[in-house]
Amino acid sequence: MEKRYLDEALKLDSSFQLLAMSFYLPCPQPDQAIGMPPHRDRGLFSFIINNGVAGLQIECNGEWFNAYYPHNSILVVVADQLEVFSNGRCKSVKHRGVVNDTMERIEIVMTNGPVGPADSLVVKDGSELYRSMKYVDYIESLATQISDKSPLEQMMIQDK
Ligand SMILES: O=C(O)CCC(=O)C(=O)O
Ligand SMILES: [Fe+2]
Repeated sequence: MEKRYLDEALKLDSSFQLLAMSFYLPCPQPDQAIGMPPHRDRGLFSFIINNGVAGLQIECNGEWFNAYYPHNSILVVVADQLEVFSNGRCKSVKHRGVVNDTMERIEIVMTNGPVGPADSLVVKDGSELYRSMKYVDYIESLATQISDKSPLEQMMIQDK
């Protein structure tokens, strides 16, 4: 892929961006409470910072692992639209947020979209594994979701 292909293909200077902040109160029995339930983020990448209190967990092969990243660093998480753009090469990461027994947790996520598979990868692979979709339609499909499939699964082209 050409240098700056991603910027240009995704029009990153004018694409949709979402900033979300979560605030978790301390919980004396953290194993009994859910902070943020398991999910995959909807954008391309998620850039995550926190207030120095860990609590992000990542799923790998059915097991949950703590994601330790130093305070004042930014954790970059692969989200749904990067899986689509990379035509399945990068997998959207399932993760969740847990609460802390003594300290408040603040966590800020910035995410962006939208997209379909990169043309050059579709040519290389011979087929696209995901439909292209406007981000607004993707977000609307979340709101009106009636099937058991996740929005990402709904973008997958099954017969390929
Ligand atoms: O609390 C966390 O660290 C996870 C939050 C999260 O995954 C999100 O806001 O999308
Ligand atoms: Fe998330």
